[in-house]
Amino acid sequence: MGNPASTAKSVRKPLIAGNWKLHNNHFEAIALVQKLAFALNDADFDAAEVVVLPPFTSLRSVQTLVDGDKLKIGYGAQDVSQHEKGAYTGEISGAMLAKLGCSYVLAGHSERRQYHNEDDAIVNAKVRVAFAHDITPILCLGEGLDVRKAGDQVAYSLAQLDGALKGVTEEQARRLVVAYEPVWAIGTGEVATPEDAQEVCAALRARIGELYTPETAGETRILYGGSVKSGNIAGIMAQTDVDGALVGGASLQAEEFVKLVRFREQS
Ligand SMILES: O=C[C@H](O)COP(=O)(O)O
Repeated sequence: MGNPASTAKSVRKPLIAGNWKLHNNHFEAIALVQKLAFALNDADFDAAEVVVLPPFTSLRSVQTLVDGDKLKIGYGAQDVSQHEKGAYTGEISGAMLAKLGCSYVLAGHSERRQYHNEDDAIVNAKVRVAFAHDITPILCLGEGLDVRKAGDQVAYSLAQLDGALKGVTEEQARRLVVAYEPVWAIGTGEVATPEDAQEVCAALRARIGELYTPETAGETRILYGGSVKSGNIAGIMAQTDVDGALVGGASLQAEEFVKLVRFREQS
């Protein structure tokens, strides 16, 4: 059965987000953003929205650079506390990120789920905190290798989506970004085929259409993540329901990330 929401790809601006993970102190962050700005700030570059997600300690430096030089680069954080304030040592609140001008925050990255025991309820709380502070959550989800081998990747990813969107309103869902990241493809060099990515991304969009409306599903941007590089992004982006990429390793080298972002210009 066709998915009417899939027809609206042209209205969704591609989003390429670089998740730096545990890399780059604030000096290195400044150097990397300056290189990206130099290569991406030409007046007519409008092919994609480019976002960097540095560690918390680099956010202030990135904010100063982006605001001061009016760079066409967005930025956000890799995580947010589910709590607003209080005795939560080491946590960073949504209000703090909003004050730093963050436009985006990851919620439910598989490394948070795996190493910090974040379940769907916590991820849901983080998604809601982000919206409450007018920050767009990039909701990360995706199956591990055992689930993929069993052929249950669609059901597994949809269950994570349902869990993360409890209590999220229609108006909020329109601003949502979802990142489908099969865990077995993260940092492994093992990229999902474009068809693998499309299968799950199409199912996610159809479910958003059921939970909300087909119009909302048509506006939601769905990214693919997992070993995306300049050499494989074109095939992934050609898929109807893939609107961008969440990039880890390849976002740490300016030259490679710029090549990836400008993939349409490659012959
Ligand atoms: O957040 C990014 C993803 O985990 C992908 O990382 P990767 O591009 O290094 O595989």
